[in-house]
Amino acid sequence: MKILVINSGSSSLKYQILEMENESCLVKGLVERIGEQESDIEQESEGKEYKNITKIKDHEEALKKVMELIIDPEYGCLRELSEIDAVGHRVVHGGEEFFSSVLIDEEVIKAIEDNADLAPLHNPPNLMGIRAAKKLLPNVPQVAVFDTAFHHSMPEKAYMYGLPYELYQKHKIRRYGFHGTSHRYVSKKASEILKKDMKELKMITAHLGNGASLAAIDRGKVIDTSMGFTPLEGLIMGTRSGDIDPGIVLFLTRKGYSVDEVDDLLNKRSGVYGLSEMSNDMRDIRKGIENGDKKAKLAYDVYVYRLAKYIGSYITVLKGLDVLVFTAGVGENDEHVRMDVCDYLDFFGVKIDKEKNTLLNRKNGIISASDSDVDILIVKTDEELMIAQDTKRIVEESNDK
Ligand SMILES: Nc1ncnc2c1ncn2[C@@H]1O[C@H](COP(=O)(O)OP(=O)(O)O)[C@@H](O)[C@H]1O
Ligand SMILES: CC(=O)OP(=O)(O)O
Ligand SMILES: [Mg+2]
Repeated sequence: MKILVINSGSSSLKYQILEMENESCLVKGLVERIGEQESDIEQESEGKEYKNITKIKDHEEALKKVMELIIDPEYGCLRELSEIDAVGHRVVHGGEEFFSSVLIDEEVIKAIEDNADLAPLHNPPNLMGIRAAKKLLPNVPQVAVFDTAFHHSMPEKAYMYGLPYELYQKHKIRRYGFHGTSHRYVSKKASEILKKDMKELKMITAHLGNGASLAAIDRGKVIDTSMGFTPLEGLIMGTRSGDIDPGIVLFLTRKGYSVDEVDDLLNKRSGVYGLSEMSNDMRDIRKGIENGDKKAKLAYDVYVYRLAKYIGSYITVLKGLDVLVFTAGVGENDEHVRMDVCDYLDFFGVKIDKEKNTLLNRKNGIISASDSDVDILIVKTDEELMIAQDTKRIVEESNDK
């Protein structure tokens, strides 16, 4: 079975085709800056690389271009589009409706539309991707895989905010959590690497990409996560502030900032980028620190401190910890972040092996010291594979009915 996986962001479309016989990736690509004068297209398939800059007006045009590239005789991986058996879509916000991945029909599309209010940056482009794919591959089954679904097991006491109850009833204001597909994938993979049953483990997974979140997973079920009603809460991220005093928002609006300005400030101009006044990218921050840049050092210190503080609080709610997993861009590649976070956690018996931490950088593996009470792992996330696995399962189940 060949599955096309689509992850459409506000101005980008990432895609992969996976051959599910051996779960190999046949093609992988990215269209960026959709809607601007010049859009970038990149595709890689078995060593053949395609790169181009051209104007792509919307997601439908982007997907059309992708379909052409997939069957391109020189750069593609398929002879005909009819070889695609199913399409899996990343959908960021599933609201309270979706506990797991589903086959997309009109009702599901309507529910995703209804949740667009809750994730205005993410759900509309996800819908555009779904609509474009339905139009271009009308007879192919499509599956939605939600970022929020894995967090559905959270208890009320973790997902309710200290706000008037009627806001939950009226506007569904509560913690939802995101990156669930990644937390689900790496927690499963970690238990496989450890050869331990997930049902016996208290685990914290740290997805540290450009967006970043933690999940506290008690015997396979999420009991808390750091992103909330939106993907803005929690950790310090590349450009997002994470937790702040909500009073700051009030203060700024009273000072004359518009709602859109505050939105832009907190989502795009804060976090590591805002503090360092330099970059959202940890590689640049590292260079800055090495060159003696004080703001780069400050951004790094605030990032690591917040992360350590959250892990400490999750050890409390889990009432212990067996496994700590680092994943995504920073988690997989930045040995300093892993070292410095674990340094704060010594009291809890979290002891990293410095050499393994360096040696296993960018690889899957166990990096804790032999006398550590907690297994510390690097696990490379693969949201696309998880989406493809769900899609395969759901399409096969629906065929059996
Ligand atoms: N070699 C590296 N060392 C340190 N940080 C890295 C490295 N490579 C990537 N990163 C970090 O990972 C981030 C991207 O993470 P990723 O998980 O790909 O993000 P997203 O999926 O949210 O776009 C970059 O912004 C950068 O901070
Ligand atoms: C939900 C979310 O924050 O996703 P990303 O990290 O891809 O922006
Ligand atoms: Mg990501």
